[in-house]
Amino acid sequence: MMRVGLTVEEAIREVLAHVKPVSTIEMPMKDAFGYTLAEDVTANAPVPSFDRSMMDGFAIRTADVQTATPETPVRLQVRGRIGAGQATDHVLQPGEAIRIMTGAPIPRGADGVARFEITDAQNHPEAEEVGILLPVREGESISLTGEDIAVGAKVLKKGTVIGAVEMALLATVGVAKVTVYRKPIIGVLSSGRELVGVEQPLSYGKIYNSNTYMLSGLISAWGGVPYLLDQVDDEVDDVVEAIRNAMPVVDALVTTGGVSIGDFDVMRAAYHLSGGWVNFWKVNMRPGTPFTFAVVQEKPVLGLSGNPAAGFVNAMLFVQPAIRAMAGVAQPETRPLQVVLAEDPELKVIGMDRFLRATVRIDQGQARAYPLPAGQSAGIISTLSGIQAFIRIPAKAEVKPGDLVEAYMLDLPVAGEIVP
Ligand SMILES: Nc1nc2c(c(=O)[nH]1)N[C@H]1C(S)=C(S)[C@@H](COP(=O)(O)OP(=O)(O)OC[C@H]3O[C@@H](n4cnc5c(N)ncnc54)[C@H](O)[C@@H]3O)O[C@H]1N2
Ligand code: MOO
Ligand SMILES: [Mg+2]
Repeated sequence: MMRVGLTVEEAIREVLAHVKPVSTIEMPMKDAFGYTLAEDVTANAPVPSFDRSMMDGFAIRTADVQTATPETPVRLQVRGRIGAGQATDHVLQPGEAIRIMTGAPIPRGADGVARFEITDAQNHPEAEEVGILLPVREGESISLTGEDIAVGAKVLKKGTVIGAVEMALLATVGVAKVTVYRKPIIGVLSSGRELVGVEQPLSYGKIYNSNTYMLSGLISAWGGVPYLLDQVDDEVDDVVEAIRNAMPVVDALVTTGGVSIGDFDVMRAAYHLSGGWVNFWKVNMRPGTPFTFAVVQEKPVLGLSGNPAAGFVNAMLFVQPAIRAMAGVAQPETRPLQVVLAEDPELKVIGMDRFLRATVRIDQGQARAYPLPAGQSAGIISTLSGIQAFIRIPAKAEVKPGDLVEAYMLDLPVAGEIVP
């Protein structure tokens, strides 16, 4: 049975209840940026795997240098020199030092490093003797084995998105191959007789199809692979044919347009005629009220409003967590920040949650949101560029400047590939 008129939270929950992670693949770690780990990663060895010097200087026995002062340096015999990647068999005896560089393993017998600045031999690489000018604490300038990562420690959890830092961590523990979820393939189908491809000239009454490209970017940024279908007229047979052809290829389908109550709003009928069922229609929000969620051939179909900004907000709230859940992300929900509403948006009361375009900046240590005074209409696309967030003005509560509101930040990364 199709439900009508869900809250935003109910709608998100319903969508997430009908998506599941896609299959997993093994791939070289170097190619895994933007994928999600399908297994925990543990360290097979400690990091660092040896005690190492943190400074350029001399490995010493700290007991030898406790009395050192600049006036009465302690003199030590230099028994060799090691840089990072080198090692020595020499076991340090009382009265001895080894010239050592940052990253090199601490020789046996040494328990501290006197950095060059407290010695008189910095610029004398061949010196056979060094004067230590100050005492050194035990363990000084030494990074101990396992200090960063203990052997057996869980380095990364299943469900973590692999970003730059995660790639560095995987490399640090010597992981060359990872098991990840493949990126879900998300079909994009824009409908409407008015739509014209960007290569074509416009005739009167027609507009360029922009939603397809907006969604292509959003899907890539959110960890999916967009599969761009040819736009279709809002003829139910054409839409059904396009959906039927797409479903075997995609993990989920996003459509735009045709979800309101106009004579040519055929999406709900098309979902049915494609062998699916409509789970819900309409969410208590604006823009994006007529958002529709269906299941066709056991795959999720998200029907976005045709108005570009309405479709954008629908995508941000529903497509984003759906893709992340399909991509295996442990916490797929989009989490807004709390920011201070800086100015009164002066809204009519309509009994719906509003999502407003806003700039967000830090003023006097507070993140403050300034709703755009114009260009909030669902059909306006130009004001989607250059904003930092959509802020949410709840239907129920009266919100005034100074109150905290939710801000859905739009820091979209740019990444990915497009299915040709
Ligand atoms: N009598 C009522 N009319 C409308 C209502 C209502 O409650 N009662 N709701 C309005 C709201 S709110 C929205 S949002 C829209 C939703 O429309 P649809 O999702 O059915 O979308 P379409 O009718 O196909 O198109 C709406 C609008 O968007 C333009 N559009 C469509 N696709 C694209 C595209 N790919 N690229 C760029 N622009 C696109 C289309 O030309 C229309 O101008 O319904 C209201 N009506
Ligand atoms: O809600 Mo419509 O979603 O205003 O644009
Ligand atoms: Mg319509």
